[in-house]
Amino acid sequence: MENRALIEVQGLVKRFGPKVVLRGLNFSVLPGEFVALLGPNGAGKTTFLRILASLSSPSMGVVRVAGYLLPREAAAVRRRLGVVSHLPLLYGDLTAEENLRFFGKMYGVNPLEERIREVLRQVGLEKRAKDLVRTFSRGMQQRLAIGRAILHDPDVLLLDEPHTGLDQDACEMLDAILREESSRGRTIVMTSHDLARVEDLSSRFDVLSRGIICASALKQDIPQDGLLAFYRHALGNGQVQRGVE
Ligand SMILES: Nc1ncnc2c1ncn2[C@@H]1O[C@H](COP(=O)(O)OP(=O)(O)OP(=O)(O)O)[C@@H](O)[C@H]1O
Repeated sequence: MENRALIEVQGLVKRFGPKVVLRGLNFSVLPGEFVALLGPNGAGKTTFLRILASLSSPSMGVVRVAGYLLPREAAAVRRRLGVVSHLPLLYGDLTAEENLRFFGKMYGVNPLEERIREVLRQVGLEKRAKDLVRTFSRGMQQRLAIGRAILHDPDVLLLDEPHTGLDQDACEMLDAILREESSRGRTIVMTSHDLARVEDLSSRFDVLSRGIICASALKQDIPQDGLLAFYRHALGNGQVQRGVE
């Protein structure tokens, strides 16, 4: 039971009208893995993550998160997931702690005030707890978005290009939080365009191309600084995503 996959996807197809974006994709994540989901622009990474997050429905295939079937058991899945996109999606006119309180009540977090303090400390915002979120820098907002995503202690954290639009310092702070979450055993799936960054952070690298996961490797199976070569080989046609190289 313990080593059962937290995410299991078989034969996932996603169509938008006549356009087929995912073509029978298979994917499985074990508890504690930190998977970097790579792929060229438009490959379908966001589409795939949205399906895992129960924000979009599969056209075909089996998708299970934490043992629950999507889309049928979406409410149960949402309780076991934390989701962060490149947009923080916070309330600017609420303070940091008010934002967390709002989401914590929605998820029935208990004891809530203690957990809010703990999370604010973890994301380095305890001194800004009572400040309005609209006064925060982009990096601080993104850290609070991660705080919101982990508030209810989810089994799985899904992140869609969380570093987008952040400066170097903000990226490094975000990485420190992700590293800590991962070392605590949180299962993480993150899309990224930044190979150098995920090479350091992740324990596994999956490449989505032509509608399927066309390559997957554990960190220990990739030589040091070898991720770009693995990625290019996975794409197999010299196609390399924007921002890489
Ligand atoms: N709601 C939609 N309706 C129609 N087409 C869509 C919709 N959402 C996504 N697509 C198409 O699906 C394809 C995959 O898009 P998606 O955003 O998932 O790719 P991505 O790998 O996340 O790209 P990027 O790396 O640029 O963010 C694109 O061709 C996109 O135009």
